[in-house]
Amino acid sequence: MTRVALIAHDEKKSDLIEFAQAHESQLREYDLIATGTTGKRLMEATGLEIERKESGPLGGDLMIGSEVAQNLLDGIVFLRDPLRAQPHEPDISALLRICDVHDTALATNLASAEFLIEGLADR
Ligand SMILES: O=C(CO)COP(=O)(O)O
Repeated sequence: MTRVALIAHDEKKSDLIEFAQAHESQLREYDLIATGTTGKRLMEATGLEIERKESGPLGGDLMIGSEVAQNLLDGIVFLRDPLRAQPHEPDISALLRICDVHDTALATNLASAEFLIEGLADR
């Protein structure tokens, strides 16, 4: 089963919700995980079932990074806020790094997220 992680910083959560709504029928076919608040907001706004990890600042990025390290994930959409510093920047960097280590598909903006979701559909 295709397994996908969805994450967004606060300023980007509405973008991710719109993205998930636009691709809801495709995403419904996948195992979905998310950081805590992102997962809560997505489930409120869509009919998707999502396994919620901790909130990002409390270790959620690291929990998702752990799945990447175990090669459990097929793709990650992580809409970061490029204009604000985050208190858990080291955790965010660790997640991005481990995606590169394991060659896991990672989209950090909407344009690349569209490619990622198309790519998953074609598999
Ligand atoms: O901070 C985050 C990713 O770095 C996201 O965490 P939340 O989904 O809990 O807001």
